[in-house]
Amino acid sequence: MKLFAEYSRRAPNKVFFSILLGGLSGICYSLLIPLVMNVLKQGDPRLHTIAAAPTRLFSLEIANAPFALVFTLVCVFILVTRTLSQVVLTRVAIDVASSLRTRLYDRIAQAPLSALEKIGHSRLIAALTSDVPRIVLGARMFPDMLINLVMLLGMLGFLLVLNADLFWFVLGCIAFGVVTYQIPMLIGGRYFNSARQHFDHLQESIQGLIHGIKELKLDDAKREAFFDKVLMHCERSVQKDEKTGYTILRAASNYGDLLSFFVIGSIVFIVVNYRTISNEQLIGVIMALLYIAGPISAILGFLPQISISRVSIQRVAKLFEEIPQETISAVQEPARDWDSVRFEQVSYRHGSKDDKDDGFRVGPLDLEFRKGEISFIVGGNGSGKSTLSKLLTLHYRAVGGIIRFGDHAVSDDSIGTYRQSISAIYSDYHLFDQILGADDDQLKASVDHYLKALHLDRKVSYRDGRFSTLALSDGQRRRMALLASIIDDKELYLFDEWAADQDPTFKAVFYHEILPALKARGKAIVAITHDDRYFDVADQLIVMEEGRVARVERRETRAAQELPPRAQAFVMAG
Ligand SMILES: Nc1ncnc2c1ncn2[C@@H]1O[C@H](COP(=O)(O)OP(=O)(O)OP(=O)(O)O)[C@@H](O)[C@H]1O
Repeated sequence: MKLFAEYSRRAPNKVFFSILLGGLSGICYSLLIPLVMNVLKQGDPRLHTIAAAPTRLFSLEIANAPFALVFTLVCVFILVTRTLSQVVLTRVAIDVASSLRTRLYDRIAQAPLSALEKIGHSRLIAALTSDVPRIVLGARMFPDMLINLVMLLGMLGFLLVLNADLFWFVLGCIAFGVVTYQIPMLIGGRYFNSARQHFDHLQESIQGLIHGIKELKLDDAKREAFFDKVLMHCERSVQKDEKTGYTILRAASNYGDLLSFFVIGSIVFIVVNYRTISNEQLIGVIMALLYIAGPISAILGFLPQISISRVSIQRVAKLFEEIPQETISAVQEPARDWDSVRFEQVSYRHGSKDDKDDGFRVGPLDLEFRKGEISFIVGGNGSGKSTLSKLLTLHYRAVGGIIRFGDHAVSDDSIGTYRQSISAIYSDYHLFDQILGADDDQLKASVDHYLKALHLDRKVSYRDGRFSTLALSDGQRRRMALLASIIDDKELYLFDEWAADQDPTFKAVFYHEILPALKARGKAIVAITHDDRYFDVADQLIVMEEGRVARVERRETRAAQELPPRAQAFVMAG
């Protein structure tokens, strides 16, 4: 129903049109049997006349031509209205699916990074690829549901005209059927809910299989343990719950299918003993009930899908609730010039915004990152370097203290603006196959220049606004990320262990040419590194230990003129 409301909100005219056509189609459907019954009425003198004088159309003899014409027109009308109703609502369903996905994209794009890290990729992907199609599948059934409901009502009306006693009896049976049908539906729905929860874990395991295939291939015992205890465990849980859920729903659905026959049986064998019913009425009622069997079974057949859709709707709604929107103002302050980023008593806690929580705490930190300087952040694993880098790049919001860009404290009104002045290559960076957000005429020339400078020009070219390939070695991919970052030409650069997988030659290029070149261009450069051979390149060395700054070593800022000649290749403006 929620989704139907969404449909109505999005395209009220189309939904109304679809309902109208569906309703008309249902009315016509329910008229077909009375129409045929009327033609075949026993003792109708017209039958003799018709039999005596059939109308000829080409070489075909047609009995009761006016009725045949009406019958044909009604059939054509049903065909047209039903198709139109389905097509219109299916199109709206596709639009709603797209808008639902788009809302999720927006939510993801606007969510704080910490919330996304907590939710995990698997749930987000499962919602987008599995829940949204299920929701739409359920919603697409609305026109057919409507048509069948109207048919059911029409036929019940026909029954009322034929025999009021039988009408009430049939109505009671249908009410009983619908109520008893709900019990297995509820139980089945629980199993689908459980299967859907297991599906999130399955999705995680599938990612483990795909990303961990190299490790698994090297060790049979590990692979078997992973398959048995993780992947197949999830697979079996999904399978078990889905099988039970479908078994219950199919049984319920078949019970629904046979409901009409139970009613027919009860009328023919039992009710006739208590009520006076003419033969003609009995045949009419049986025909109507046989005809009703279709809509009833169709409606009951739709219910399992609608139940599955409901589970998916709940999952997506829960996800929407869990993805908070960043508390940043829609209208951001204009950018102001800054010459350094200062941390004043900045602290952050993983796990929760709540200070009582036991998550890993970073800070309080007092630091300064100046333009035209290279800062290295060093420290042991888990000392909080990456957390500090995400505070600096304004992805994590500090729970205490102030971050200033120049004299201006970062706030909800300015965080978006300052983010625009940052370029970062994190250790889990993503490489896009194109330079996004930069399509000036000079772009191709710049990309070609840096491809050459980064020794990538033999592997990759930039054509039609895309890189020719991303099938590169780890080190080459990082160089591609660096290329995109340099082209971005931002004011603050953050590199999280960028040089870790570069060969010794290119490590030297990075520390002795690229970083000094960026420095010469007046950028504030911050690099997380373990390469102690190159610590002398830094103007300040920040040593982290257990979430705190153990010490800061400053050295005299090196002048840009000391740049080695080859570094000039990286001084070219982006
Ligand atoms: N998303 C997260 N949720 C909860 N805790 C986290 C999260 N990210 C990091 N942590 C915790 O914060 C601590 C510091 O992690 P961080 O990644 O900042 O360290 P690091 O110094 O960059 O380590 P490494 O050198 O191994 O990359 C770790 O103990 C880790 O368990």
